[in-house]
Amino acid sequence: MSTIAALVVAAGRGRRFGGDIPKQYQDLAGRCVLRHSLARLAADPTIAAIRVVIHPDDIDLYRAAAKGLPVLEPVFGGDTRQDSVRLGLESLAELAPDLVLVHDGARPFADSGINARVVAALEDNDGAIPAIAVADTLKRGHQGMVETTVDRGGLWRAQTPQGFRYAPLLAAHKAVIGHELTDDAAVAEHAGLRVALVAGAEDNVKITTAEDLRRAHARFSGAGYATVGNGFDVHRFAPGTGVWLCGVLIAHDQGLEGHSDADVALHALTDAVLGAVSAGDIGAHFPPSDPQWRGVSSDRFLAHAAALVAGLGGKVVHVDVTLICERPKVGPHRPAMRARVADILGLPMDRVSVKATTTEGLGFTGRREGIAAQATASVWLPA
Ligand SMILES: Nc1ccn([C@@H]2O[C@H](COP(=O)(O)OP(=O)(O)OP(=O)(O)O)[C@@H](O)[C@H]2O)c(=O)n1
Ligand SMILES: C[C@](O)(CO)[C@H](O)COP(=O)(O)O
Repeated sequence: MSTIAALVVAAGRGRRFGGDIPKQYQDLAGRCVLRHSLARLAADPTIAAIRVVIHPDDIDLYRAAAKGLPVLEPVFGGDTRQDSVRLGLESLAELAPDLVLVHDGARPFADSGINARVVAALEDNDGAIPAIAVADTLKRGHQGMVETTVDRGGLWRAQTPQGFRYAPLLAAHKAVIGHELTDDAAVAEHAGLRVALVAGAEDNVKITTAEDLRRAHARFSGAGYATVGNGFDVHRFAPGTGVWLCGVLIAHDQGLEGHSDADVALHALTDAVLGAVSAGDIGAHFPPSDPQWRGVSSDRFLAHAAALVAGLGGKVVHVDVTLICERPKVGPHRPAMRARVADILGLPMDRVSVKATTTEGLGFTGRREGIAAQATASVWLPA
């Protein structure tokens, strides 16, 4: 399976926008434009790494924008977008991803559907870009007067993220240093690479002017909507003296087997939160094959899922988890378990439900071979 890295360019000065803060750090419904862009990429489980190209003057603004999100250390850009992309691509050489999605940090509304369409088109092409067919009649003007009408047939408005096979795009960029190319498809064309067009989205706008930001704010003025996700997990018993459940260590005559701390309840809750925002599952974000997650506390997984929701401008409003096991008894530990989950999610405790049941001796739980957990998460998202 191809490794995919996202390269987000956010080193511009926003001259057409004006103002004292570059447009990618302007507030948009309580989070800056760049945070919206990064949070959407972070919620896409197919993206293995995210790197942002920033201006050195913006490092503090960037740290605030990226706080809590799973992104690599940033790199500094150049005088043009083209320079910034090339510098960003060069910084990914050690990671050497198979594919790279180059995305404008000033495009806060690209969704994982666009990413998926771009990546799918890379099966048979060197590059792929989201685009919208031109529907208006186009004019060439001069000094406020129409000079001529431009045939709009076959014309498209290019968007980002633009996807490419990493190595050919890096080589193409190195070959056009000094040119003034405004997107990466133009760079790829210079190298004779095949670039496919895939469906973009009208709302995948680039914040260029102050008016663009005003219109973007309007998207959040409407009511949001509720979503529900569900999760399920099982861990088998293993030799030990206790089990982690909902972030609480419960003394028991056995432990649970797992790559992390095997907290089956937090795993089910993590999947429920990820499911509520269609962000894949816990395995996609924390591959059990990755040694960095060996033995870690599973509260990190649930906190990561909650951070993705927050980055989308949403919030987890209620969770409910049911533990399915004969032993240990959950009841005595329920208050501590609810409090711990509430703490991880930043919720009042009355928004956290922890239940338990047996299977009357039936099945693997009845035979005390392991513990199962199922969970639901209710999430509010802005329209
Ligand atoms: N030297 C540059 C110029 C642009 N960009 C990024 O490329 C994206 C698209 O560029 P654009 O909308 O033109 O941003 P600015 O260059 O900041 O805008 P302007 O041309 O109005 O100054 C933005 O996310 C911008 O931050 C960049 O990383 N490095
Ligand atoms: C990359 C891009 O967003 C595709 O439409 C566009 O070319 C960026 O142009 P800008 O002048 O750097 O905003």
